[in-house]
Amino acid sequence: MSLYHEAAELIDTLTKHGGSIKSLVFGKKSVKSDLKTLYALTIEAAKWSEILSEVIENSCILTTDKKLTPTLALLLTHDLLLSRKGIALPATHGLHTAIARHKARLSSELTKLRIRRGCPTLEALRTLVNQGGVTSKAHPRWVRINTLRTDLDSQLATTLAEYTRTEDLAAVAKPGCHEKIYYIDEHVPNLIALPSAIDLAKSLSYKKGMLIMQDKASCFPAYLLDPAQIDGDIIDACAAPGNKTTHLAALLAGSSPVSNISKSKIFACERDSARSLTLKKMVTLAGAEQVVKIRANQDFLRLNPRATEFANVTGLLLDPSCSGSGIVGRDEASVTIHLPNATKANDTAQRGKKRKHSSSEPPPKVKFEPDAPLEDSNAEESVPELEQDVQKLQTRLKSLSDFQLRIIEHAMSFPVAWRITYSTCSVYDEENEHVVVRALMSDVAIERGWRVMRREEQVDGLKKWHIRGRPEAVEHALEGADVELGADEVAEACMRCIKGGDEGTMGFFVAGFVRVGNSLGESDGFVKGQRDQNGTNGALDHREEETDDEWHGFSDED
Ligand SMILES: C[S@@+](CC[C@H](N)C(=O)[O-])C[C@H]1O[C@@H](n2cnc3c(N)ncnc32)[C@H](O)[C@@H]1O
Repeated sequence: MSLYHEAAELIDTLTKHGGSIKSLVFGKKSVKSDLKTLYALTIEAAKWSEILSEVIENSCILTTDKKLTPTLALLLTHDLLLSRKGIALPATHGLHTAIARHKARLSSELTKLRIRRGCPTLEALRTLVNQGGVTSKAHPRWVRINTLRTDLDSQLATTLAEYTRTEDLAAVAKPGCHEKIYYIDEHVPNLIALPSAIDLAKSLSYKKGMLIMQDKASCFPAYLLDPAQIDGDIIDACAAPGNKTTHLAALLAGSSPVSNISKSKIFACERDSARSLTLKKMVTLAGAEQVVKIRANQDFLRLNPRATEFANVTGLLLDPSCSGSGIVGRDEASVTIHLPNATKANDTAQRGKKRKHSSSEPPPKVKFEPDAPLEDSNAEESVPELEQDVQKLQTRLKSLSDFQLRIIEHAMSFPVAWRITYSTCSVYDEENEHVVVRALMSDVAIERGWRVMRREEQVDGLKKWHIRGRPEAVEHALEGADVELGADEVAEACMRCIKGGDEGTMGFFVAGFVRVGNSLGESDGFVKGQRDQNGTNGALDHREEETDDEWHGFSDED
């Protein structure tokens, strides 16, 4: 398989499921290409993808040349126009000839685009690309309506009275959009999106805790736990600053006022003292203090699952510390990838032509210089550091994922718990599908009958969510394991959100676990291990003897 086919496979995985280019490249086992070259090509093509997609669409080569897929066209155009070394294939190779015969058209479209963007030289365009200044998409501002204090209709009639509803999420995600428009989310109830330039932080509703700024992806865990349905108390294990805690409280209250929900409690644990103060403030502002019992400075791993006060804990929300690689704006090698549309002759070129005749909008004053191929020095310079970087990253991910696994295992040991959600704002398989599989294979999961919450068992809005986990990542975690797990079913049960993708979310991962013998029904052998499913181990027996709140079984050194 050629370098371009291997890179195309990676890009197709990334556009479908998200993830990190670095971990996908270096985590791949059967790669023929040199890893550093494959990484450099993929990351550079991804960075240039918005520009190159426009160039490819405007040159219409995909409508005339059926040999090229959109992904191959992106990669080959990158090397043809931007790489000092050109196409890394013999001139007679089919892919080489397929792209090289369009060189004049592609170069001309790149020049036109560069001028449209006001860049006098390719170097100037390159600087713009490296600074991330070419994007045609902004991250929407997601606002959760806090139903403990207000409701959607009241907010639409007051705070958003001058706003118009749009059915098009892309309209609110346009950079620089100041239009007073809002979009009502189709997956999570009581969630709206506004253009990012609109800041409601000064509004009275925000100051009174009626509106909470919370990314759509970050609303998935509490919604997936479905607290009103699990009939019992809940633990939010890693709670500060409290977005998911207050969301849980709102969902628990449902449509009734908070004073009516006396039956269930939410224990919110936070290990860090400064963050515990933020949590307290947020819970009070959101009007959730009656239902949320804050455990400030509390390490969740030191809670005794057998303590009397947790005897009625049926659900746990786990949102532990992670690499944060999915957070928008964080410097991580997961760039948004744009693929050219094979059927669309982009209208940008047409708009560009019209602009020439428009008296109100003069063309940008640019100095014309002939296009020369750009040196892909950026990629090459970073290569010597890459291995070290990757090693450091892998050590960090190992330590984070071990900690995340311990959080899940501890949650699985609460005696009457039967539903758990696990989430991260990470793009890495190691913290996501791998942790889920390791948790499913753990002693405590097998002994107590935990399995994944399947897609069809999830709340309606999330059943509909189309970006699911990565089957390859599940298979990778299962290699050499002495259990049978349906990789596709586990992947289908997991959900991913793609950082900077069309859905306007941060990079995020969430999965649910349920326990056999609960209201969802009996076990069907998602895990068919060799181990005795009825046995208990010493650790669990020991835990049964403990009675006080403080449990000393694990400690968290991370
Ligand atoms: C990703 S943040 C949680 C965000 C929060 N769920 C929200 O939605 O606002 C992780 C939090 O867990 C806390 N944490 C980490 N390890 C913990 C532990 N062992 N016990 C309790 N809290 C922990 C961290 O201090 C941090 O505040």
